[in-house]
This record gives sequence, structure tokens and C-alpha cells, in this order.
Amino acid sequence: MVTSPVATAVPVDASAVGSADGPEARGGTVPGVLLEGVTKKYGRQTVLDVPRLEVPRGSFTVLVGPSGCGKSTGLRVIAGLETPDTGRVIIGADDATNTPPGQRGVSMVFQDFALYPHLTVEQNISFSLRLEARHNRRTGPSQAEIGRRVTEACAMLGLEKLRGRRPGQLSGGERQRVGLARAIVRRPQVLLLDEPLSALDAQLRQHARAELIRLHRELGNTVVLVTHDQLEALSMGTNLVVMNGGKVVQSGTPGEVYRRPADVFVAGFVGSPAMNLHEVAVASHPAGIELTAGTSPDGRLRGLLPGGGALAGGGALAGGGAPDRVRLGWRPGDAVLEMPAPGEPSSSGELASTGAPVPGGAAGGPGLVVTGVVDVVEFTGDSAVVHCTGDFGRWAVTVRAGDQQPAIGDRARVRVPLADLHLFDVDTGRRLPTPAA
Ligand SMILES: Nc1ncnc2c1ncn2[C@@H]1O[C@H](COP(=O)(O)OP(=O)(O)OP(=O)(O)O)[C@@H](O)[C@H]1O
Repeated sequence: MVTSPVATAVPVDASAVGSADGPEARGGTVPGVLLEGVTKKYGRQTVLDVPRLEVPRGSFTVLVGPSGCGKSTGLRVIAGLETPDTGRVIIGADDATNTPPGQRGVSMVFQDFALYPHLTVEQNISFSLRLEARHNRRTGPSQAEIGRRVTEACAMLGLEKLRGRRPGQLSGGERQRVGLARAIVRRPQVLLLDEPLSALDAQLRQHARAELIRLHRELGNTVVLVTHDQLEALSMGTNLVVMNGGKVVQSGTPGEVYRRPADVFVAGFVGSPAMNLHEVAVASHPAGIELTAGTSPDGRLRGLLPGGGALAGGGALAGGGAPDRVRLGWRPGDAVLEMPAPGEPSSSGELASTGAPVPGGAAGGPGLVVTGVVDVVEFTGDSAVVHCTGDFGRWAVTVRAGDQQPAIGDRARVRVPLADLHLFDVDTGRRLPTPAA
């Protein structure tokens, strides 16, 4: 993350009007922000390559991705603190590509809040309004208006009693609220937040997450938040944008991205604990498609997708273009732990094609059955993450507190419903139709 000493609040252009070739004129709805063909290089490294990204107006959009994937650069391009090498940045109805940061109608809050240490809370919050009033005596805000807006922002963020304090006399959470107040006092149409919660401890973070969601609801403007914390990403946004290597790999609601990850990267990055992923061989079978993994005869996963499942749909497996291997994924929270009775065989997972009990004695509906031996149990309060090593390497399952808790060394078996299996192309990593699709 790249921080900046630049003042974080920039003026609002509330009177933005649609340009002749703006989205409204083209018959579409006005987005909050639209990036079109945006690229950015530092030296020879392309850090941003976004053919098109629309941030819906009024959405709480979260940009998430691993460190260095270009999230902050994307935010800074929207703010106007970085100039893209190619492409257009549209904010509301206007092409803002060449508009100075202060006239874009955006405010940005940085990771370290970048407060002025020698100014009081009130002076920090009113700083940019006073600057605007000084530079623009005719159209800038009056003293009364500044006072009104500062009072309103302080009330919204519970800062009334702290107005006279300096940043050094505030806790991390209080500083964060001052940073937010300073940004919203401008009434920006787009509020940009660059990892605003990362300086807070776990408890404050949780509280601040809820505060931010409430604030967004009250303001009704477009919020774009950057984080590398995927829990934050899933829980806060109405819209999620996953980035990797400067590119947008998927965008949608958090639920869509979680349930139907577009590729192996998204599958592994979004969700905690991470999705279990195994490479399996694919072969045609009279009753469908057979999947196998592992090498030893008694230590392998063997599965049958009934009728070939949707994997065979579109002819993917029917003709010469059939993949001979796929990556199979399942989420630890989607599996049900079934502890084998003493004496039951523990090896050989099976993918049952019917509702009948699978060989080995595991009861339940059709699904993937995986076995292994417990080697780590992570207690998290209301659940435990049980890590196992088994037929096809390492895998994890989430067990709710109150359910039977396995101990280290126990044999464990899980069943994953067919509907919760994910398949990905081994070469491209792209999602393939799932068995239950
Ligand atoms: N001013 C700069 N000069 C050169 N390289 C830069 C500059 N700013 C960022 N980079 C590089 O661009 C890439 C993307 O950086 P960016 O800060 O956008 O990533 P990020 O996804 O926000 O990372 P983090 O989560 O660690 O903050 C990184 O490889 C970074 O080293």
C-alpha cells in the first residue's frame, strides 16, 4: 500500500452534469465510477490493466486481492492522484480522466488517516472546507455552512466531545473516525477508503466495520473500499471486485463470488478457511464421468458424476477436446464430518452417484466422500477447523461447536454434497460447469 501526505479530503462537485457522450446520453444508467481501458505502468511493470470495471452508483464496492495486486493504484487512479497511461475514468456522468483530484467529487481516506498532528479534531475536519472557502470566496462555503457541516459530521461519527483534542490525544479508533469525518464533510459523491481499518485492533475493527456500513446507508453515496482482508471484503460490500496481478478477475455480489468463483485463484483467495482443491484425472465411464486422484490402489479418490454431469455438457468431455484432468474444489464449511465407526476402512474416497450409502458405510445423499487422519484442530470459539491428511493430500473441514469434535490422530470422513463441488480447468484455471449445474 502506498500512502500519501496529500490532504485526504478533496472538494465535491455536487453540480456534476452529464456530458454529451456520457453514459446517460448513451442510454445506460449512470455508474458510480467506470474505468474503461485503464492501464498503468511503473517502469516496465504493468500494475493496472482494466479493460472495463463498473462500480454501481450507491454501492459499497470492495476491491480485494493479495498485496501488490494494484488495489491502491486503482483507487488512486479514481481519486486522480495517479494518471492512467491509457483509458478513461468516468465518475458519475462525467469523464474525469483529466479533471484535477479536487474537482472530481471524491474524498479519500488513507490507511494511516493522514491527520494534521498540530490541528485539533475540529480543525482537521474543517480544513479542506476552509481551504475551499479561501480559494473560492464567491462559491465556497460560508463560515456558518462550514460550522454546520462539521457539526453534522461530528454527530454522525460520535466525535462531539473530542472536537478540541489533537490527533496525539486520540485512540486509533477515534483517529479513524476523524479521518472519515474529514472525508464525508465534503459530501463526496464517491468516498474512497484505502485499508481504513488496518490500523485498528481486532475488536475495534469489527465495530468499525459495522459503523462504516451504517455510515454508507446514511450517506447513500458510492463507497469504494480497498482491503486485502477477505473477511472484510465478504462482510462489508454490496459489490465485490477481486483483483490479481493488476487485473480484475471477478466482480459481483459477495454471495455470487463466494458461491461461484470464476477461477482457481478466486476460489482459493475468497473464503476462510480456504477452499480445498485437488487435481483429479477424468475418464469417461458408461454411467458418467469418473474422477480419480492419488496413485496407490487403496489410497485414491474415485468418483462418478452421474451421466457425466454438466461437465460433459457442451461436448467438453465427449469428443477429442475433453480435459483429462480437472481441479476439484470444495469448501470446508460445505462438508459434513462423519466419524467412521471403529473397524471401518478409512481409505478411498468415493463420489456416490446415488442417494444410497457409499461403500465404507457412510450414510447420506449423493456427494463426494473424502477420508483422512486428523493432524491439526484449530479452535475458533463457535467452531473448529479440522485439518486432515488423507487420500488426496491435505484438506480441512469446519465443525460447529457442539458437534462431535475429533481429536488429533482420529480417522475422519467428510461428505460434500454434489451441489457444493466446484470444477476448474487445470490449464486455464477457469471454472467449469459443476456436476449439479
Ligand atoms: N510509485 C510507485 N512506483 C513504482 N512502483 C509502484 C509505485 N506504487 C506502487 N508500485 C508497485 O505497483 C504494484 C501495485 O501496488 P499497489 O500499492 O497498488 O498494490 P496493493 O494491491 O494496494 O498492495 P497492498 O495490499 O500491499 O497495499 C506493486 O508492485 C507496487 O510495488
